[in-house]
Amino acid sequence: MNSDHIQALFDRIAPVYDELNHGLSFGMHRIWKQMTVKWSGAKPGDTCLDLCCGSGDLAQMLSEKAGRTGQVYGVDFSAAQLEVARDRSERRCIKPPIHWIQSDVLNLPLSDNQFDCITMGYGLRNVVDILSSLKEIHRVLKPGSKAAILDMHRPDSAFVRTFQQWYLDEVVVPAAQRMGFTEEYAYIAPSLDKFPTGREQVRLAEQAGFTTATHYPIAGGTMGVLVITK
Ligand SMILES: C/C(=C\Cc1cc(O)c2ccccc2c1O)CCC[C@H](C)CCC[C@H](C)CCCC(C)C
Ligand SMILES: C[S@@+](CC[C@H](N)C(=O)[O-])C[C@H]1O[C@@H](n2cnc3c(N)ncnc32)[C@H](O)[C@@H]1O
Repeated sequence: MNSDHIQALFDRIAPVYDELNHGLSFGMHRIWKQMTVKWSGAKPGDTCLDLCCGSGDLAQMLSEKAGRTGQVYGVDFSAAQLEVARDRSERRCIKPPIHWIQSDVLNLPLSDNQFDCITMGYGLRNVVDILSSLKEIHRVLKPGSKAAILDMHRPDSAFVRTFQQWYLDEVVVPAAQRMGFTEEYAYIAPSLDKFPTGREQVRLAEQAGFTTATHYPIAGGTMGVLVITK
């Protein structure tokens, strides 16, 4: 799938995205996102960036950490996802307001060395060029600061892998089918097969110029967080 197809896919599923994520992960996606925010090192007063922000969960969690003296930016190329993110944050009266930017994360309209911390949730697997994405994160991050990148993975354990594939085929795709989004959710499994392993992601991060890179498998290896320091 090219970038336009990915953008159109996330535009289409925007109305059901939050409900499906919550139901299919039994609410656990919020725990994995909280771990990601913690590992990004976000603290009061920080200027924070959430890439591939979608409906804005991670950006909202960052704003709780950054507080009134901090600033949070959320970037996504899907206008429909950003609309959900903007509505949700306005309804919650988040202060100061989050800056929502519609852009490709491979070409950010942001300055070099601007951010104290960066998060990305379920975005890296969907970008068309992972190394370029990591280089762009490196460019906008301040020296010494961290990015934490959460995504779904194929687990090492054959047993958990079989369970994951069963869950995708028998629970995720049928649930999406009932809402008219079969192909959109059937895309997850092949995207997992193409996604670099944690060890490969560490090597790519080093190639992008990061001084430290560690990958933490979570949820039995079905999820993982890459933590990188500029
Ligand atoms: C956070 C979730 C999904 C994000 C998501 C990512 C994508 O790339 C998509 C692409 C296309 C359409 C939709 C998405 C998308 O929603 C929700 C997680 C749902 C998972 C399928 C839940 C998997 C649960 C594990 C099998 C649980 C195993 C835990 C256990 C400890 C072994
Ligand atoms: C699976 S959603 C994740 C949303 C949110 N981070 C979350 O954790 O719920 C992936 C998001 O990445 C966005 N995305 C994918 N590739 C992108 C790119 N190259 N530039 C900007 N956004 C992108 C999609 O529009 C979509 O909203």
